[in-house]
Amino acid sequence: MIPDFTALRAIGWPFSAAPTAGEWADIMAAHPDARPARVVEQHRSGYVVAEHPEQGFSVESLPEWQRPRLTPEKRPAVGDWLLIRGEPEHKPKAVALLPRRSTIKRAAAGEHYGQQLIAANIDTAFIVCGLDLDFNPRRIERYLLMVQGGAQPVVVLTKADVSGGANGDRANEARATLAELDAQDVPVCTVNALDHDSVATLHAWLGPGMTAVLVGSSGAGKSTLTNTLVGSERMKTGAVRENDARGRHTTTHRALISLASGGCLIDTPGMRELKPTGEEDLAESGFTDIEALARQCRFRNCQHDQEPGCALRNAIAAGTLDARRVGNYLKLDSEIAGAAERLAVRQAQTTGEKVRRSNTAKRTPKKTPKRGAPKRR
Ligand SMILES: Nc1nc2c(ncn2[C@@H]2O[C@H](COP(=O)(O)OP(=O)(O)OP(=O)(O)O)[C@@H](O)[C@H]2O)c(=O)[nH]1
Ligand SMILES: [Zn+2]
Repeated sequence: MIPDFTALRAIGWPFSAAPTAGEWADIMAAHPDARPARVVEQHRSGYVVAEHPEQGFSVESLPEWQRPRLTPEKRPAVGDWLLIRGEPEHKPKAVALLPRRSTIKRAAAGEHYGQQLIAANIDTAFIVCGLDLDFNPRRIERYLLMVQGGAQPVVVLTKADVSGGANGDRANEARATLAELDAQDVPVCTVNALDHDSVATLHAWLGPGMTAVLVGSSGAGKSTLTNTLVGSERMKTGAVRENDARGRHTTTHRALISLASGGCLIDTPGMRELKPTGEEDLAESGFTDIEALARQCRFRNCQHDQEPGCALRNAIAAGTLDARRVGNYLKLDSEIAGAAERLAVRQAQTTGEKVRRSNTAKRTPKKTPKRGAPKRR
């Protein structure tokens, strides 16, 4: 069966045909009778994949994905590309997982440290924030940190219509607050999420073969944006959902939504609460300037608190650095450090466990001869 690359492209296939070189090409060549399909749902029992928009069928997982000890990152997630063999009607078999081009991860909730891969192969992460009273640059900084891992962040400020238009006072104020992002080439778009023409600026990141996610707090306008981009009432927004006992969306929907512009959106529930995993790098998330400045503090281990010669506090005093931004930087830094510590403990435990397991395996086959009574001399 020859893959239909035009159909695949509508669900985010990143090439115009089959790749001719690279890892994906090699893996595809190793499985000439298999074809690509994208994971659109992940369940305890297995995966639902698609080969074109509006489709979804179950596949048989590779046995290794079902091992309980497998770290979550090694298991497919929504957005992953699999190679499958067999007809959709007859539950095809997955034969390979294609390497990820990008990931969005978070720390899993719960007592023990764990990571959760919430989406793979995302080209763009739209960080959505309303220009109403809910506008919060600190939250944008946090989301920027969380979408590291290969996706291009784009800040989308909604409700420009309520705040006096894209050039209204609040919009200008917001842009000034986010000036650092501009300096670091993070695009900032101001839109009315209810208006088709207004959201058309986002099409630049939603062309054929492109995949985007929307992140942002509740009420920011993610569903509204999705509806306007789709051009239909695909997802029920705010008012309607309140009557829904099961929360979130009133209709079950696949995580992947194809758009007329040729690209697609991925929406998974996990996207709504992002906690650092400990692997994030603040220098790569809108704090590059602060990180550079912090290296100029007199003490290498400066806590930027009471120490003399603190470059950050000096800059705040001189009015060249926003104290609230620095506060958020320090808060996120300590959150990452906390998570990193837990991650290190976990890694040490797993390594220890592996060593113990392999030692046990080495010992068991050789039947150790019973020791006789100690020789008496
Ligand atoms: N006037 C105006 N209203 C907007 C805009 N964007 C969102 N809204 C309204 O804000 C409310 C919340 O928007 P939603 O799209 O439901 O927000 P959400 O981000 O999907 O929220 P959750 O699903 O809870 O995460 C709705 O009543 C929208 O109509 C906008 O650009 N302009
Ligand atoms: Zn300092």
